[in-house]
Formats: sequence, structure tokens, C-alpha cells
Amino acid sequence: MRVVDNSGQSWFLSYLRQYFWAFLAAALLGALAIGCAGALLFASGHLITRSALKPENILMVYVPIVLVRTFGFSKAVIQYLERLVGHDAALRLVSRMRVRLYRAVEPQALMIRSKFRTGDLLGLLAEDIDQLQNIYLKLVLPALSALLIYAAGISALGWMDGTFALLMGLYCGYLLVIAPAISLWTSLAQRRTFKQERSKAYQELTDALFGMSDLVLSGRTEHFLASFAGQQSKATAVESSLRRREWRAHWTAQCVVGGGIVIMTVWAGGWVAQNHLEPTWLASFALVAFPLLDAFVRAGEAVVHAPEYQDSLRRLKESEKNTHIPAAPAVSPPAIFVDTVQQAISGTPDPAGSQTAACRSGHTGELLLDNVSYRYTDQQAWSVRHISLHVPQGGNVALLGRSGAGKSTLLNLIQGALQPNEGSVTVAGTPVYTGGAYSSLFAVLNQQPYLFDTTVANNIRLGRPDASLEEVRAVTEQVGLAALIDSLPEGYDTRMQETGLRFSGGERQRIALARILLQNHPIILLDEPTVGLDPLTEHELMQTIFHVLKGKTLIWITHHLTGMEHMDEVIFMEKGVISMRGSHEQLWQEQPRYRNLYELDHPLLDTRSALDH
Ligand SMILES: Nc1ncnc2c1ncn2[C@@H]1O[C@H](COP(=O)(O)OP(=O)(O)OP(=O)(O)O)[C@@H](O)[C@H]1O
Repeated sequence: MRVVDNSGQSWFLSYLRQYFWAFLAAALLGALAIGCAGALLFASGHLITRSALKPENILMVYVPIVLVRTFGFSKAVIQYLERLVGHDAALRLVSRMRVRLYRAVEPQALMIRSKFRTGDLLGLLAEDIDQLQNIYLKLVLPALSALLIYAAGISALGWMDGTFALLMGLYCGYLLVIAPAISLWTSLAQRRTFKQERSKAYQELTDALFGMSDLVLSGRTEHFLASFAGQQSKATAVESSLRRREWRAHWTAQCVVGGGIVIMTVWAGGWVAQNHLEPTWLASFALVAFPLLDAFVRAGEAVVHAPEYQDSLRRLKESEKNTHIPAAPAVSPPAIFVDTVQQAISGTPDPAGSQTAACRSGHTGELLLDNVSYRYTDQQAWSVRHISLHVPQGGNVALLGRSGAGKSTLLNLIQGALQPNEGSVTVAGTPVYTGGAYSSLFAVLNQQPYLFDTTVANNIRLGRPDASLEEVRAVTEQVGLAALIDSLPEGYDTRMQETGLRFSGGERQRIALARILLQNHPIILLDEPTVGLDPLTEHELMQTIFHVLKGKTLIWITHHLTGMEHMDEVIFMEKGVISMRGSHEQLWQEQPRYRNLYELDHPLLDTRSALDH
């Protein structure tokens, strides 16, 4: 696939250029619709006046009647066409934008939580693209149409009376340009504050949702509710003030429209008095001003919302920072990853599956870290410093250390989600850094595998969408879940309840392990998979893990020293560096601190005998 860097391209202009002709057509149709509305009232004014003069026969008002019908009908049709063309272009453009955003965000899936806050991500996906759709439909198109009708209207007046056209040009220019600019300028700071307050409130809410159990357990619910309510009322106060300001601006604009109509009537009256115009046209000139001035007011009011779009554009641009994005194909396909997951969930075979299998077969799991260091951009201190490690194919390494020692960072470096600032991480001689994209070298068993609300079989197939039911059964047997699944009401077709509540913690881990077996990747990263399990379940699960993953390269993050006898190397990390390393026997003999820790850990079961089975 061709790869280009789109990060420099603007989210707004590049799409405007792509759909320029469609938008121009929509703007012309919009201007024409406003023109028809004006002409309708113009003809109606004349018709009403002529009718009031009691025409002797219907033929005297026949032409105005036909014109009223024609303009009334044309206005509706042209307005419909304008919506059709404008919305068609905007929706096509938005679908391209979504693909572009998806392509920017999806490769960073592994480090998404470190790069975006959840609230920001939700905003990006849900709100910002919709906002951009509105830029075109509610800002660009009305503004262009209003400018076109402004030019046409003032030229028409200029043809009749140059001085008056100049006066009306300035008067309407106030509605179209000056009033919105003043409104925008005076409300800018307030709009920014509102946006910030609202995004803070979103952020607090998403944090609270994720940490709900911690909030409840620590008795901080009241505190959170009070702080959230405070945040909300601040945002509401700013919003009410903005609404009041908008109402005042709207009221002023309507007064200006009223003034415009009076000016037009007085001018037309003058022309009638000078016999330049028949009196029957007086009402027409008064009425024609209504739709035209109204279009200027609507375009001006849309401009005031420009800062909201600006914020969305900024966030979308940031989503692409430092990311190389594959070029969007001419016919934008649905996102491949979504398809794969959907196919996995629905159980239909994945045509890309064979490719994934081909990737898998070529790899060995020999892992080499050469003097690796990493520092997060917003941090002064190194999170990982000068780490060298060689794990041959099938080797086992345990990583231990206090919270914040750098274990997760090292794991992210190993699986290519982060790029080392210094040194290199390679598997079988090839650098692993993928820019955060999914790698077919690694499978991860973490603390809380997610189970989707679909059948048990589909949840296991998430490991390999094209796996047959026999293969699914085989791996389930290996992880010791076959009997349990057979006992379920609909066996493998039983639906998981939300987040897999039907299964215990240990059983959920076994389902995740079955997925890993289907994936058949050479290197398995165990990120504290037994946290929260009781000692007996923990012991049995580890026993199964070591048994079924025999021959694979294993990197195991753990807090316990249970089972260290079976590791080729045990590594202790402290403040990003290795503070102690060696085999269990070596450390036992040479390091009194290790002996102390090992004894302190009080294993409840003799893992050695269990693992030897
Ligand atoms: N996304 C991040 N941005 C900035 N700093 C980070 C980020 N993730 C981790 N750190 C910092 O890097 C250091 C190592 O953190 P890391 O999460 O790797 O430790 P850990 O040993 O895995 O801890 P735990 O066992 O609690 O998960 C810490 O000082 C942490 O504050």
C-alpha cells in the first residue's frame, strides 16, 4: 500500500478543495433559492397591490399570479437540490474524514491510553467530525450563498441607483461582516472558557466511570459528585451568559433588518414620488428585503460559531501528530480492523486470515534488547535506562519490581508500542517498533481480558477469525474449559453476558489463553494475569499457562516470587534500571536480599511440584 504523510494537510482546506465544485454548486443553488424567495415576495407584493386596485379582469394580474406560482415552486425545488448537493458532498467528505481519523488513531491502538485521554478520544471520534460536517453545511455554504446574493442584490440596485446601492451595500455589509466580527471578538474568551469547562467535565466523568469501584470503595463518591456538580454549574453559567449574548446580538440584527426594510420603503417611495416607479411596485421593494436581509443575518450568526470548529480542527490535527498515515484509497473502504473484529465477533471467515497465518509461520521468538532507554516526552526522568536482555526462542524471563519501576514501559518497548530513545529491540534480528500497530509476533495475556457480548466460540475466535469449531474446541480443551463450556445451555453458542460476567476471573483468563493459542504467536507477554485471583486459582492458572505455552518465548511481569525456579532468568527493576538479575539458583546463592524476598513471599503451594507435572 502507498504510504504518504498527511499530517501537514489541513483537515478543512484539503477536503474543501476535493469537493470544491460540489460546494460551489450547492452555494449557487443556495443563492438561487434565496433569490427565488426574494422574487416570490417581490411578485407577491405587486400582485397584492394590483389585486387591491380591483382589476377589471383576471388577465391584468395573470402574469404576477404565474410568477408567484413559478417562484414559489422553484424556491422549494431549488432549496431541495441545494440540500441534496450540499449534504451529499458533506457526507462523502465526512466519511473520508472518519477513515482518515481511524487510520491515524488505529495504528496507535497499543499506546492509545498514553497518548490520548479517554474523554479526548471520545470527543475526537464522536463530536469533532460532526462539528466539521457543520463547518461546511452551516458555515461555509450559507456564507457563500449570502455573499453571492449580496453581490447580485447590490449590483441590481446599482443598476437602478448607484448612491443608494452604495448605502445599502454598507448597511448589509454591517449585517454580514461587521456585526458577526464584533460578536465573535467579544465572545471569544467566553466561548473558549465554556469549551474548556465542558471538556474538563467530560474528563472527570470518564475518569469517574473507569474508576467507579475505587471511588465507591474509598468513600469519595460525595466528593466526586460535589466537584462534578461544581464543574457543571461553572460550565452552565458560562453557557447561559453566552446564550444571553447571542440573544442580544440576534435582537440587534433583527432591528437592523427592520431598519433596512424602512430604508428600502422610503427609497422606493421617493422613486414613486418622482414618477420613476409605478406605485404598485412599492410593496414589492419593501417585501423583497425580508428574505435577503434574513439570509445575511443567518450567515453572520453562523460565523460566530467558528471558534468551536477551530478547536475540533486542532484536536483532529493533533491526532495525526508524528503519525504516518496510509493514503486513503479512491473508494474509501470500511476500516479493515473493524471488519476483522466484526468478522471475529460474527464468526464469518476473514479473508486476511491466511495472510496473518503466513506472518506467523516465519517468526522465531528470539528477543534481543540492546542497551535500551526510554523517556516519556513529558517526563524529566528516564522510565527505562540501559536495559540489555537476550531471550532465546522458547526462553522464559520474569520481570519484577515495585510500582513505577518501569516494567510496563519495558513491555511496551518489547512489543513495539514504544520506540526506544536509545538502543534497539529486535526479534530474530528485525526491529520490533511498529508505531503502535498490531504485531503478529506478540500475544498478551493481561490482568483483565475483555469478553464481548457474543457467543463463547466467537470470543475465542477473536484470536483467529478463520478458526474452525474443531480448532476452537481443541484449544478450549487445552486450557481446561471444555467441560465447563459443554455444560452451558447452548455450549459454544452460549452468549457471554456483558463483560463476561457469566465466567469467573480464572475462567476469563483461560478464555483469553485459548485466544492466544489460536493466534500461535512466538512470544507471549504475561502482564500480571493472576492479579485478583485467589492463591489456588492463581496456582492452577499458572500451571496451565506454563504447560500449554511450552516452547514459546515468555516474558512474565509478576509481583510474586512463586514459580521463579522455572524461569531462565529473573530480573528485578528499580527506577527504570535493572537492580538484580540471574537465575533463581544463582540469586538464591549470591543475593541475601533475594532469599529474604523469596521467604517473605510465603508461597501457599509448592509450585515446583505442580509445575513439574
Ligand atoms: N504514559 C506515560 N506518560 C508519562 N509517564 C509515564 C507514562 N507511563 C508511565 N510513566 C512513568 O514511567 C515510570 C515507569 O512506569 P511503568 O508504568 O512502566 O511502571 P511499572 O513498573 O509498570 O508500574 P506498575 O507495576 O504500577 O504498572 C513511572 O515513573 C511512570 O510515572
